[in-house]
Amino acid sequence: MNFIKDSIFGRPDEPEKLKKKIPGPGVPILGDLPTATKWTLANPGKLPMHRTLELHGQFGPVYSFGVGSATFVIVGDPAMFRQVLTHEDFQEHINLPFLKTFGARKGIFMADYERWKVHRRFSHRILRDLGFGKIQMQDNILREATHLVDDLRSRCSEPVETRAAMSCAVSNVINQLVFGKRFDYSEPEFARQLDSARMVTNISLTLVPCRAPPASPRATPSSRPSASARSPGTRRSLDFNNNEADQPEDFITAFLREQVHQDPDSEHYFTDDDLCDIVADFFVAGTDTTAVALTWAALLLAKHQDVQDKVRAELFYLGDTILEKQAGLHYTRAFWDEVLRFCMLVPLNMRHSVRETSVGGYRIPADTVVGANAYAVSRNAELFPEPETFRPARFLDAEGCYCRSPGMDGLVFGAGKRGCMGESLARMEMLVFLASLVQNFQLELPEKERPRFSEIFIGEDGAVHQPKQHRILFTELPRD
Ligand code: HEM
Repeated sequence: MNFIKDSIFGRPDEPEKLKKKIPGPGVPILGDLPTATKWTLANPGKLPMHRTLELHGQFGPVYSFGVGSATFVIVGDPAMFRQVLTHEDFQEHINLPFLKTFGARKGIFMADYERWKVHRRFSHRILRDLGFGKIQMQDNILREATHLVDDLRSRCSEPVETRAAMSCAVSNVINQLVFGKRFDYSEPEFARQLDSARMVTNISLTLVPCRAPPASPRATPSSRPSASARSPGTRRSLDFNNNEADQPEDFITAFLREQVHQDPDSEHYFTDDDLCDIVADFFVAGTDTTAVALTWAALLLAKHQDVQDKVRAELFYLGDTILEKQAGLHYTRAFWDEVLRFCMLVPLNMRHSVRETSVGGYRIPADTVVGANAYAVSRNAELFPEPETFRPARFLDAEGCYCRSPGMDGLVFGAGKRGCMGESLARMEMLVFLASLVQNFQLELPEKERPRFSEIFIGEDGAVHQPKQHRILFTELPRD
């Protein structure tokens, strides 16, 4: 057994090192707070993720620090990074006592193991039935891309805040899946929903539409117990005798169907709170991430006009056939890999040790938060020479064909059982929305923004690394 474990995860840990304390910054009792504050004051404009590189340089690939009663271990070596993502001992996301106090243990991302298992399996099945990640999803995305282009076209005369436009488009793809409808970009309720999605931490308390799920378009009076019989609110009755139950039209309806099949007298994982938290997870995990990826992409295209020309040359004449042709889009695929590596949307992937274990030869007690440092891997010069240079061609071979780098494994979407559930959808959206931008517009940085480029680019701290607020000029391309 040990032989198999060692051959997968490397040499057994050296017993002497296992006894050693993990090195790291900070002082007794106050932990890392004073050292982190000092660093922040000395490095204005830099982000905590930049500090992690300095700390790896100082303490090695594994370092540790305390904040309050919690201990954090950060792992920045590529092999150890993948070990944390894929090993059974780390198959929970961050699990801190204050999160439990706020009840943030339902849904998928933060759920306890048993609940997570049920929710992930159920959600996976329903999303697949709804066309998630499949070519049929393309229609939804293409339709939304048309709305995005119309919106940008109506504002061509002035620079546009890209992030807001991307959020509307991406969020509507999730709205279609979850609620079975899209919102007009100018609807006040939609603006409120987008604001809520940004308030990641108290998302399940504020995401209004999921506290009052909209009625299904096929809602009819029912002869059997209905969702409305057990849960108050604005919900109308749903007919659960319907033979089309195998083909849900949206996630909420599918969940409510499952809910009425549960025994009301025994504990189950299909409560209204579970529904709210799963839906919140889809919005938080699926909206900001993809919208920010597109915002970075637009910014980099505006900055690197030569790259924009090459992407446009590949995508311009493809029209709506983009997803069918994607295997042959060598430069575009290389471009996306480089955008995602360069910008590192989720710089630290926070996991949690479910039992005592070890990483890099150090003992990790049970219940330790372990951060798989994707940012450090993305800046590893052995995997990605000159890592601070934005160069899509690093993912092309001598013939100009796309070649995936093993360094990208798990880097952007995580890996293992807890890997991202939305990767295929996100990749589709990124490709289709990008194509709609370069097929219709020339993207440029307005004069006013040019001197700010490095400031915009350093970006802002948060669960998702995003560029500082900026505007881009979208000039409509002539149609021949
Ligand atoms: C560019 C876009 C996206 C990025 C960069 C991204 C990244 C990630 C990462 C790094 C994780 C943690 C994985 C791990 O721990 O190994 C994650 C988890 C997750 N993502 Fe995404 N994601 C994106 C889009 C989406 C979309 C569109 C959805 C759709 C609904 C989604 C749903 C989820 C869910 C539900 C989880 C939790 C999985 C679990 O705990 O089992 N993500 N994502």
